[in-house]
Amino acid sequence: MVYGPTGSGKSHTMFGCAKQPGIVYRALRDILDGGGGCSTGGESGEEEDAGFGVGLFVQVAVLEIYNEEIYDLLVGSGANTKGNAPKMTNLKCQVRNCDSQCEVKVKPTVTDIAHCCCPQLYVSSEMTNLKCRVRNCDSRREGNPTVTDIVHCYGPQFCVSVQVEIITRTVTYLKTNGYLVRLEVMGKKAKNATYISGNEAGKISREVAKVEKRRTVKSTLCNERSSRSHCMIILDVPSVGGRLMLVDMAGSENIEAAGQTGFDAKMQTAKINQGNTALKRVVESIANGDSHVPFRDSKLTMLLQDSFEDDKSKILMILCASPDPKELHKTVSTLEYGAKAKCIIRAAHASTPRDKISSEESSSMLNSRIVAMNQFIYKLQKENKQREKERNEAQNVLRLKEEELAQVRAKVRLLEGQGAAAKEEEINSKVAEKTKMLKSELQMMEEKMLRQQQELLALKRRLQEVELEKADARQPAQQDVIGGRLLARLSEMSAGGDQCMSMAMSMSMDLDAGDQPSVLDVKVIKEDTRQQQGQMWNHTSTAGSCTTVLEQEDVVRLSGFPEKAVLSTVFEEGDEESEEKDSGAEVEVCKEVVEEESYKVDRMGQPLAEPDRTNRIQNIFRLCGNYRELVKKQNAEESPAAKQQAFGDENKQPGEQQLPGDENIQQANQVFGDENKDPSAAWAAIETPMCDVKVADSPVSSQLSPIVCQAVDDAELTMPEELKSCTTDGEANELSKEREGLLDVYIKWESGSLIKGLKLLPTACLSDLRKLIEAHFEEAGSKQQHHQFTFLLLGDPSGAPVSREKEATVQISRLPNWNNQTNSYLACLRVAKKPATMEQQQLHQTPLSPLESKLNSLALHHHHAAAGALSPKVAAQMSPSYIRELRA
Ligand SMILES: Nc1ncnc2c1ncn2[C@@H]1O[C@H](COP(=O)(O)OP(=O)(O)OP(=O)(O)O)[C@@H](O)[C@H]1O
Repeated sequence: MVYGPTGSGKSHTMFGCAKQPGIVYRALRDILDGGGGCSTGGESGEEEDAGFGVGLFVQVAVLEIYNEEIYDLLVGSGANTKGNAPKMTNLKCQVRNCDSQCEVKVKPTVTDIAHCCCPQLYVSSEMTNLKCRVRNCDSRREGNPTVTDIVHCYGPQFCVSVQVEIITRTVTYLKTNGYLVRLEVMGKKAKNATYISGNEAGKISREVAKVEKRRTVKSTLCNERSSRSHCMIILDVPSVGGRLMLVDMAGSENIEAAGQTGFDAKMQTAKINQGNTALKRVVESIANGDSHVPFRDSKLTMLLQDSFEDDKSKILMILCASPDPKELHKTVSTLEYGAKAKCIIRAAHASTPRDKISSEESSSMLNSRIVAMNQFIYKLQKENKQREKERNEAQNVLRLKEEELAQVRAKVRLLEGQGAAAKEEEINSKVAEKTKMLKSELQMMEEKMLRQQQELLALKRRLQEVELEKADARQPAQQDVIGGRLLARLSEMSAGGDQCMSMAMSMSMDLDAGDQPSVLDVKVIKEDTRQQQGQMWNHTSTAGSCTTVLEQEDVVRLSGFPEKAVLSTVFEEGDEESEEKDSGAEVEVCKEVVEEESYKVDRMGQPLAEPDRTNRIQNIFRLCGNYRELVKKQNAEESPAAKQQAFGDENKQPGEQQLPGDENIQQANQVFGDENKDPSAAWAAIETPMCDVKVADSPVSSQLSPIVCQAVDDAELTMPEELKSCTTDGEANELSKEREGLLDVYIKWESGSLIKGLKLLPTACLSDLRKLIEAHFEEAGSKQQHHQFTFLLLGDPSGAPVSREKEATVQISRLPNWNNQTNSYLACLRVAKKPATMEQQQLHQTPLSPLESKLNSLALHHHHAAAGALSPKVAAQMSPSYIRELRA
């Protein structure tokens, strides 16, 4: 038998080709003529038969096991067969798959064929375009199919025409060309199998070649002409009682690999594999010495049972393998199967009685078996040793690999450990460095906070001292103004928490500790107003630098701050110069940031721009301004003469206010004698050191200067003689009545100089007040055109200027109180524009004309003008005498 996967060459080995006859024909030749020649038989002519001699008489049967059914290929082949063929007996109905077998003895009728074959395939003349079902080819038959067409498309085993003609043709064909007959297995042989007999090898070979072509084949992906059945050629030599069974097995195949689709194809593959598997189990069972050998699992093994069981028989298994490397696994499987088959040791022929076997035969038989088994055992031991050796070598290699792997792992762990340690050290060093840096920053912050707290405590103590001093001075009004603001400032700082305090203090500390960390003392520099009239604000208090305008420096220590807190004022000359270049721009004031500008007027009447202060200096003013006010207040109290001289009469000529002795006071008189002069020069001139603290001048503090307040109070108490002379007793009474319920409004420049004190109705607004002030300016001098001003709403938190449009909507009651007096208000004016021409500047130099010299002549005219300019509500309630008094 030949065994192997599909396409490995089993059929080729068995039957060969024209040039290379297969085992079948070689066996026939060897048996019949002793090996004199070789031919495939079928295609050869008589010339080829010449090589075949005439020898033993043989009987040849050709069987096909297809779908686990045994068919006799000789029946209907046209060969000169003998035996029971051709018989339709046992023709199983293939249509209904029933067991009723047509009792067609010798000549089957059409009915028999129709019954046993496929009536539904009777397609009459409509067989046009029928696809070949036998060879699964695309060849189609058109028109009325012939029997050949039917056989071609449906195979000879099927009758496919329902028409009588076709059936007749089919029957005729079957009778002529033969038809397949299914055989049953009886015992260990096929029952009623036909055979061809003879002693001529060539003739028999040709018959076998014809029959071989009747095998069921099919084109698959693995083999173009794949056998779908097992083929058995049985040669019986009756003369010697021998038998040669040549088996061409169908190749085991994979359904998907073979591309088998459809139920029939899959069934074919399943049946093929079933026969191969059954044969394999039989071989294994025999090799294993099993008590039961499954011969009956397939028709193939049933027919081969004698060959396996008869100890006189010999089995030669030819393993076919494909040279294709892709089929290597199949080749290995085939070889394993062959190795298993080699282990088969057949027992003594059962049919031979043991008692009939002579002892010598038995002994030789046993010896041969022992030798065979010894050889087999030796071979197994040899293979076992070889495998054990290979296993030991593999184990050694494995052990070496494991050792290498362990070493590599150890190295990896070592590297990982070193890397981790190095990384940890690096992280620790970084953490330590960062911690150290943070600690140093924390320490600096704590020191800074401590300094700020000490500064705050010192300010509070200083405030208490100031309050006590003011209480002693019995001036509650001024005390309220100054102390209240300072107290409010400090309370605000305290209430604002650490954050606000820190912000406020940091503004000063930025200058002190930040910009001048090494300076511990306070340097107070008084401005030289005598020599630098035009730079009165250009006084500078710095620790590290001094400007040329410095006249003297007093270095004192701030009370309560033995080592800290330098409060300094820095005015930059460059800023001042640049500000002076900015002509004509209306200056806006933002009180929140204490951003203010003050216009100074020099002796030539030239308005000078206030230096633009940086924010931090302004913030210092916020902190220090009240100290400045305290100093001024104290100076005013200590120098009543100077105060009186300074504010005695604003309309007097500067030369009339001079007092001998004190140069500062003289300078102040010069300044306050002219209301257009900046009084801050006077503040600086008359101030005296307050305790051990002297703070630089501040325009903010000057706005609320207590000295100015006092001066106004004093001025209010004394009515000018000129006014008294202008009023009669009746008018005086009328005035006294009207003055009751009126509000006192004190008018002053933003720079600090007092202008006038007026009385207005509570319903009066800033526009009314403007008219009166403008009337006053007109009376003071028609050439004072530069007195364009805007009201500063100091009572408002913003302190912003009030536009002309809104003046009519702002009542004077919104103005801040004057010295905390309920019916007294302060109107602060800001110069709106500078004189544009030199002519106007010269006009400013002209001293003011005394009011009293023009009151009589202009009273009536101004009354009408002022009354007409006043708001109707105010004008209606004011008598002419009152208006005259206001003008005065
Ligand atoms: N030794 C060989 N020399 C030349 N051609 C060969 C040889 N063996 C096989 N063939 C060719 O290989 C093809 C398949 O061979 P074959 O049909 O005998 O395989 P198989 O094992 O019988 O397959 P299956 O089991 O499907 O029938 C055929 O065309 C055949 O001619």
